[in-house]
Amino acid sequence: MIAAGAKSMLGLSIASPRGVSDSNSRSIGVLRACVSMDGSQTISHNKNGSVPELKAVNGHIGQKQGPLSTVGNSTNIKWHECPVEKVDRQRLLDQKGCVIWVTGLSGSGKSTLACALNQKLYQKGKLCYILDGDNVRHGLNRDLSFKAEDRAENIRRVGEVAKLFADAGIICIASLISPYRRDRDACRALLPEGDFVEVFMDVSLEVCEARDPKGLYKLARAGKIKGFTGIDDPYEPPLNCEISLGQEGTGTSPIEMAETVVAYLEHKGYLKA
Ligand SMILES: Nc1ncnc2c1ncn2[C@@H]1O[C@H](COP(=O)(O)OS(=O)(=O)O)[C@@H](OP(=O)(O)O)[C@H]1O
Ligand SMILES: Nc1ncnc2c1ncn2[C@@H]1O[C@H](COP(=O)(O)OP(=O)(O)O)[C@@H](O)[C@H]1O
Repeated sequence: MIAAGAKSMLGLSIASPRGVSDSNSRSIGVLRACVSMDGSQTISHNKNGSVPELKAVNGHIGQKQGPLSTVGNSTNIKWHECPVEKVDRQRLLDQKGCVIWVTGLSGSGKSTLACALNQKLYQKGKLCYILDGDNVRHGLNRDLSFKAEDRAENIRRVGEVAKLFADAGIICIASLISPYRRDRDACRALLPEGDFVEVFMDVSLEVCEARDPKGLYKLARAGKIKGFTGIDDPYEPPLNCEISLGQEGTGTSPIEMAETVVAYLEHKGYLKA
């Protein structure tokens, strides 16, 4: 039986099943809770294995652990562990959380690939979320410009948010120009080995400029936008990305590109828990 205190910490308010006497093991809806004599608690899987285990941390659910830390300007902070972990969420979703980081010039097809990939994975029953540079700049990053340090902060924030999505068990597709190698590498370093998949839209400036769907290259060439990537601001292509798309001889339609990424994820085991 779950102790009243633990129940309230969990936000559980589940009536005891009728006809079940107190014991060390009790069914609660679909969950099976087991509490040992010392009060430490586990909840085991259903027979079909679909329900993640509830585990106690040092015998207490939601206990704060570890020493006080200073991180950046945040002093006296403490990491708060939760017994439901990434592995449990992944089991629930039958996939592995990761970050697909799509980089390339404006007009190279980042957003189009992100959407096609999202659709393909959705059709396979996989949960994705897109963090698109343009979109994130409408809210979270609306305070940032396109000067180098603001682009760096843009990438840092999106990298941190993407890490949270991956921790949630979600396949997070981050689609940003992210022109600086150092900023992309810093995002990679936030994640466990393998969980950051860098996808380079290897499409030439000439092709991007010819597409110019928003008319931005035209404005940049006319000097009406300053510091436009590829025109008067740098773009550093990846040196060791996991996937490079867009070269001649490879499938270059958005669907073919999305299929290449899906095949990679399948091969690396990200599409099952
Ligand atoms: N100066 C300059 N340089 C490049 N791009 C510019 C600029 N000003 C506005 N835009 C528009 O902003 C979109 C890119 O935003 P990002 O957040 O992806 O850029 S960055 O990663 O911070 O470099 C980019 O969208 P995409 O075309 O989808 O890449 C442009 O529409
Ligand atoms: N694989 C592709 N082949 C041909 N055209 C494409 C492809 N992907 C995108 N496009 C077109 O290129 C333009 C820019 O695509 P978009 O996804 O908005 O690029 P980005 O997000 O990198 O700025 C759009 O008009 C889009 O229809």
